[in-house]
Amino acid sequence: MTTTTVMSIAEKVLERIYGSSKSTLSVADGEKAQRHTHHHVHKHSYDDSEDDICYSDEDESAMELVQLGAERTKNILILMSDTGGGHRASAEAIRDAFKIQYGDKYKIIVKDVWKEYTGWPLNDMESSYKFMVKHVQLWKVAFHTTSPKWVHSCYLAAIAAYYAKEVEAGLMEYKPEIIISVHPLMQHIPLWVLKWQELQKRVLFVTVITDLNTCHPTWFHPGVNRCYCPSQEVAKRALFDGLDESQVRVFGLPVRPSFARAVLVKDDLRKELEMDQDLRAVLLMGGGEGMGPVKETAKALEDSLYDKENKKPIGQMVVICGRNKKLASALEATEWKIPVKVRGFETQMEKWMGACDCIITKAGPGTIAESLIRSLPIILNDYIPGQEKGNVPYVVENGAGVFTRSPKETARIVGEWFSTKTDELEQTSDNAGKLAQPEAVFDIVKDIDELSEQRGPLANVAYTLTSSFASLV
Ligand SMILES: CCCCCCCC/C=C\CCCCCCCC(=O)OC[C@H](CO[C@@H]1O[C@H](CO)[C@H](O)[C@H](O)[C@H]1O)OC(=O)CCCCCCC/C=C\CCCCCCCC
Ligand SMILES: O=c1ccn([C@@H]2O[C@H](COP(=O)(O)OP(=O)(O)O)[C@@H](O)[C@H]2O)c(=O)[nH]1
Repeated sequence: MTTTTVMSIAEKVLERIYGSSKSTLSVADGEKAQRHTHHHVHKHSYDDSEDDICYSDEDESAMELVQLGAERTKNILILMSDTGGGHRASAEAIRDAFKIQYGDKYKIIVKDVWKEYTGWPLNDMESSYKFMVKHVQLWKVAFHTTSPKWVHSCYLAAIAAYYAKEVEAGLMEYKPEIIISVHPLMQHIPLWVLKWQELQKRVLFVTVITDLNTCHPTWFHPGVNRCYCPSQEVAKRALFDGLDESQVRVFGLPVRPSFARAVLVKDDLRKELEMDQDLRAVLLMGGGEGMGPVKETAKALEDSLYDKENKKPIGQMVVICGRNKKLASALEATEWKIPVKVRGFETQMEKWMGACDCIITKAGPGTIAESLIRSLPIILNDYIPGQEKGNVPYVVENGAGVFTRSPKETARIVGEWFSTKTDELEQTSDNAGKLAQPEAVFDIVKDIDELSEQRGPLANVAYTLTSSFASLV
């Protein structure tokens, strides 16, 4: 891809937005489209410092607005997509932590702006993603071939050419003073829109990465105010990909406060969830979509947790199928020799995890982080190539669990943990607990609040100053 080609894509984007081809562009790569257009109805001059802003006449009236509205609730827009369950879980975690920490100071909106405002393929990423991860080689190729910056920049610039205006309208509806992206494909287009609207210095834009290790490079956008990395490994990648140390913070993966702050007693939970009070329990799941070898593993566990000699169970099983309804009905229709609970999409995961003694799951980062908070030994039985591959060594090398793709082997390990190897179960549980970062989500929201405070009340008038934005509403 040559600079000229990227330029023509970027020009097309500007044409879509401003309906003019007179824009003069200086483009080093797809990320760096500089806007030097005649479209400056409300022009403000800034120097390089974020805090030092030089005001024009128009800004004086804005300053009055600032004084009037200094205590106004600030809008936070969290951009997410239901590609898997992890992005929504992290978005909700951040929303809940803001509520707990700051009450009504912020109004938080969690949205898939792509879905609501754009067209194919952006409005249907869920099914495209589901299709690709089902045909796992396809995902692997898509993940790796789109990793180089020039490749994904071109794709995203091409998409922006069609949808930037729609994304702009989406952002405008919510007039955010702060935008938080918890999805790898939601940095570029909104940041371009902010840049063209000269709102980049007024609207705070942060990324919260929800992958623990081998994440896709689209997560790392140098134009963000902060990039919250869940681990040192991800932070290293961010720095390597051009982010500055001042942009990067490492607090951990944001997990819903109901996990972090709740005091849960196993016996009480088992009573509430109508589980057996005495038998050890294994939780079996496959992310928000119920992916991986769940059915085969459930059958194998039935055998390994049943003592044939004494004709009694040595353990019980909870299977959470997420949004996989087919899986749930197949398992519900099965007769089991051991106590089994089959559930669909559960909203109180912390309770089910709190009631169990170990977990079997694909290597989803959200499920892993939550399990660590509940000190659950983890058996990883699958991973999505690319972004989830690195989660396996993260768990295994830290002694928080094991990896095996074989349902029989999985069932054998659980059988031993529940009978002859209870010490190993306890040790693995201790190791898991040591990796837990329950406060991560609170550290993230505190940092965002501090950043927002540093900007002062001027950020409150971001959308009263920009005529082109305002004309969209
Ligand atoms: C031989 C050449 C072939 C070239 C093929 C390229 C085709 C491009 C098609 C698709 C793009 C694929 C994008 C890959 C990068 C995505 C970055 C990434 O890591 O995304 C992850 C998320 C899912 O989140 C993860 O979920 C996990 C659990 O399931 C886990 O929770 C993890 O923590 C999460 O990170 O993936 C997506 O959201 C993918 C959405 C797929 C969109 C498909 C769109 C339809 C096709 C065409 C549009 C192409 C535009 C995409 C722009 C690509 C830029 C990289
Ligand atoms: O019935 C369910 C199944 C899953 N989850 C949550 O969905 C997220 C799954 O995220 P993960 O990153 O593990 O995998 P993904 O679904 O994104 O593949 C975790 O927070 C789970 O607790 C949930 O709330 N209810």
